[in-house]
Amino acid sequence: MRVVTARDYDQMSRKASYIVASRVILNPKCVLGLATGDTPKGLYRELAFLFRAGDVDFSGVTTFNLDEYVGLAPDHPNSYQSYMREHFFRFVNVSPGRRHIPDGTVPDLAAECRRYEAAIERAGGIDLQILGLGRDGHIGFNEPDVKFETGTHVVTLAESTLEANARFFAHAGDVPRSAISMGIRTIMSARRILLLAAGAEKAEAIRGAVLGAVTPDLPASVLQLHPNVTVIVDEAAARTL
Ligand SMILES: N[C@@H]1[C@@H](O)[C@H](O)[C@@H](COP(=O)(O)O)O[C@@H]1O
Repeated sequence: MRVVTARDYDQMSRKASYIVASRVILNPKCVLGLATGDTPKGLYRELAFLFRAGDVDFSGVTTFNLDEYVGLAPDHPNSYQSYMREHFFRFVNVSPGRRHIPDGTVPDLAAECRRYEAAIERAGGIDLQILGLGRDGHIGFNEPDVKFETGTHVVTLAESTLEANARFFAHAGDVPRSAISMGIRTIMSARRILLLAAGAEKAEAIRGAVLGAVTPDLPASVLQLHPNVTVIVDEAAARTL
């Protein structure tokens, strides 16, 4: 694991954007794994900036998002489809046919999980997976107690995640209680991983992820077993390292 410290959130976002942009420059047909939440918004903003400057071209890139809520239609304002449109896709030229996000509205969710795994495999696997970090150490929606060997699956969200994500919804009770998420096996199959964390409320989880024992109790700790992980943390999140 390489740990890079940034002064603050904006610098973390810029450093991350250079890493992602360099992958796309070196391999214009690369496959990116994308994350949602507040953390990667700055990264997407910086990538849009590099795109506008003509420094990076996403026309050949394929993307797979980590997760999606069960039951939210793609045009629901809180769906990760909407998030990706609002924060990234409307600013850059990723071809609509090459954007992938699990569909949490289909009746057969297990079949959707299998379809998603197969699509990642058909695309040749993920070159660079971007990850945020839950306060409880979750990655994607892989909550504590996850089985490391699972692929894309349906997850029940932890109470702490429901509380943390309530800020995005009009009413706390509106947060869907389940989601489709890439599993730890899917994430660990990516050739490179870029984990971002900013703010004091991530410091404990970052400490566990980087220095703690590898345990399903803190899902991000599994990243210690991956051969190519870069962690970018701002000073507040790096406080306990
Ligand atoms: N499924 C997402 C995760 O992918 C994200 O990393 C986490 C942290 O979010 P934030 O970046 O807003 O702190 O929230 C959600 O649970």
